[in-house]
Amino acid sequence: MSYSDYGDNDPIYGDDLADEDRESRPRLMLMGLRRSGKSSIQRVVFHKMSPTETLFLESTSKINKDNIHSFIDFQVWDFPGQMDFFDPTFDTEAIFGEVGALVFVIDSQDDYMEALARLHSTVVAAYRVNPNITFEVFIHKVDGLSEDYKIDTQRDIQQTTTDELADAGLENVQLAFYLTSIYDHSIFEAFSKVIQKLIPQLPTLENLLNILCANSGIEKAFLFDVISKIYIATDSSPVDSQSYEICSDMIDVIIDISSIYGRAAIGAKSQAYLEDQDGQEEWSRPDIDSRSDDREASNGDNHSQAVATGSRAGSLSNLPTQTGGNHEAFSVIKMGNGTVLYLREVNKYLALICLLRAETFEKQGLIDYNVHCFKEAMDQVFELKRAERNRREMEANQQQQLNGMYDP
Ligand SMILES: Nc1nc2c(ncn2[C@@H]2O[C@H](COP(=O)(O)OP(=O)(O)OP(=O)(O)O)[C@@H](O)[C@H]2O)c(=O)[nH]1
Repeated sequence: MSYSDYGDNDPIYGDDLADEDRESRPRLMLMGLRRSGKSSIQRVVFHKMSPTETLFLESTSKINKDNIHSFIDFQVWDFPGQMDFFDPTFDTEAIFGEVGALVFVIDSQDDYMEALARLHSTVVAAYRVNPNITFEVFIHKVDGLSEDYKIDTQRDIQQTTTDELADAGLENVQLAFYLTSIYDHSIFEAFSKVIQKLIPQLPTLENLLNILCANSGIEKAFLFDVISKIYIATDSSPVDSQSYEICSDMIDVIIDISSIYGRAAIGAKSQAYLEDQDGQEEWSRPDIDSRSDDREASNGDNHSQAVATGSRAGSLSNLPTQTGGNHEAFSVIKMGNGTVLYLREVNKYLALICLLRAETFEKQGLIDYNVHCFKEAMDQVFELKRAERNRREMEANQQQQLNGMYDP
């Protein structure tokens, strides 16, 4: 299942606005030397390919454009490794002119000197055309490296790149560096940070999450894009990878349960208890309480589709919207260490996942109410965006009419 399977019916912008969005959607480019792992990253993050399947990917021979229909619509362009910017047929103006983010992938298991030279020439060429691009460097395939070696490699790559750019008079170019691998959560976490920079409403979303956490005793809250497991915003307390990983795993658990038990399970309250014994995490008693109001309508096509296309194909998203759009799916997981994971669907793309103490969760009514207010505030943020678009459209139409007036 690809992102494109989300369909075009955008719950936030509405159909028209979603279409309009698509024309101006941000572009994200994946560049780097051959076999550095660009296509693998794109397939694993956006198409749910399992990492081992990427071993059989063929080399990319032309630019592969992937339209991602999600909370924000954007395009991912996967470039062939052998692309030559100095080739006269390579139109740098057209390619870099509208880019939001440029992700440069470096294979850390290989000798990376050639990759650094290519990174330098790419940044110089792209920055000259479009100084607003954000440059993101993925030091990739770190699964094969020891912890010490990872840190040393990152330091070396970072130092060499910034020194060379400074020598070229480009000391103001901002580059962010990430250690990534498709074999763990690091690639999703890195992509989350890249995508967040493309979301204009990010400060507002962060602020809303801060208010929610402060008023509900929540320790950490993530707003997840359900299918990609990219988090598009979090509150401003520091993100530790473990919190991200456990929240991201919760999405898998809920989707897998929904594939087994069908829509009733996902439209309803589900509870599971995670026992942590001898350092071993183990799922026990996944007790699905199927008391959803839309249970009657819940045994339809979606379930069979989810089962037919594999467990990963199920999503929180399209289920409740099919039954009146009440977006009420939620789930609670209590862990042996006294932490509670609380998931609530925000709309067909997004889910809010919070980490909190079991004592705090005793006031579940308060938390439910605050989350409800949070969802309403989110709707308002995007309603404002829609109003602003309408206003701009109306002004443009008026201007067009004025331009067409007869001037004697
Ligand atoms: N160990 C490890 N291998 C990876 C990782 N990511 C990708 N690979 C492997 O790297 C190889 C090349 O990956 P591709 O995605 O085809 O590389 P590419 O950059 O798209 O290559 P071109 O299309 O030739 O430009 C594949 O065998 C992948 O399985 C990773 O995180 N860790």
